[in-house]
Order: sequence, then structure tokens, then C-alpha cells
Amino acid sequence: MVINETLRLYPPGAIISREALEDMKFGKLDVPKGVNIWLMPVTLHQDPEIWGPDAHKFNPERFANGVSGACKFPHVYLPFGFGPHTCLGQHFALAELKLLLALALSNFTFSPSPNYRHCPSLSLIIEPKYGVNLIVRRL
Ligand code: HEM
Repeated sequence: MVINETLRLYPPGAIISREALEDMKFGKLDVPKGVNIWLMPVTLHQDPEIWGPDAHKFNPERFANGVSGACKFPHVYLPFGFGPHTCLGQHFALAELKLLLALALSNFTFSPSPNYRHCPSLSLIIEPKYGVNLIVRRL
């Protein structure tokens, strides 16, 4: 739940792009062949119409019943992309994250340092602009 919620608020893959291979129509929108369509998961992941009024809050419990229990339209949760080009490392990355978190949390406590500045910023991926300054104590 914590990993899902972190990837919801801060999906590292900020932009998912697809090229129209032929002239297409989405509702009233005409997309000519060759145009690149960019999807921004972070916008879809924080829409209160989809996630409810607490869409901007960190609330891992929203995933207690999976992605379909967390929002109105589960297909807009795209931390690993979608379709034939969905992330090949998705299952490996999730297993690795669970292992790392379990190992780290069973040996250390973490709290934000007074120097920490919360500033997710968009470059090639979404990343903390000023790093993540933490106070780490051995258990
Ligand atoms: C939390 C970690 C990761 C995140 C959030 C992530 C996210 C993504 C996203 C958003 C895409 C684009 C998907 C699309 O266009 O629909 C992607 C593609 C890809 N990822 Fe990851 N990824 C992660 C870890 C990994 C790891 C560990 C590997 C390899 C071991 C990996 C290998 C790939 C590959 C090969 C593609 C290109 C797939 C294609 O174009 O067919 N990723 N990833």
C-alpha cells in the first residue's frame, strides 16, 4: 500500500508518450498520423474526481482493497505505463522495493531532517530537487 501510494503521488515516469500511427479521433479530438501524444500520470494520479477529495494527501490505506478500491477508474493508475510497452521490470522493481523496505525498516528508523525541503521536480523523471535529507538511527 505504501509503495502504491508513493508511486501514485510521485510516479518517476513523468511522461508516457505514444505516436499516432494513423489518423485517429478521440471523441471530438482529431489526432493526425505522426503526432506524439503525451500522458502525464501525475495529473491523472491526483485528480480529485478520480481519487476523491484527499487526492493530494499521502494515504496508503486507500489501496487496502487494491487499485480498483482506491479510485473510480483503475486504468488511469499508470506508474508502470500501460499496453504492449508497459514496464518490463515492473514485477522485479516491486519485489526489490518490498525487500529493501523490509530490510531497512527492520534495522533503522527514519525521520525527515530539519533541512529537508519537499520539492518534487520534473526533469527526465520526477525526483526530489534538493535530495532527501533524513535522520537515520539504528534500531
Ligand atoms: C519503480 C521502478 C520503475 C518504474 C516506476 C518504472 C516505470 C516505467 C514506465 C512508466 C515505463 C514506460 C511504459 C510505457 O510507455 O507504457 C517503463 C518502461 C520500461 N521499463 Fe520500467 N520502471 C521501473 C523499473 C524498471 C526496472 C527495474 C527495469 C529493468 C530491470 C525496467 C525496465 C523497463 C523497460 C525495458 C521499459 C521499456 C518497455 C518497452 O518500451 O517495451 N523498469 N518503466
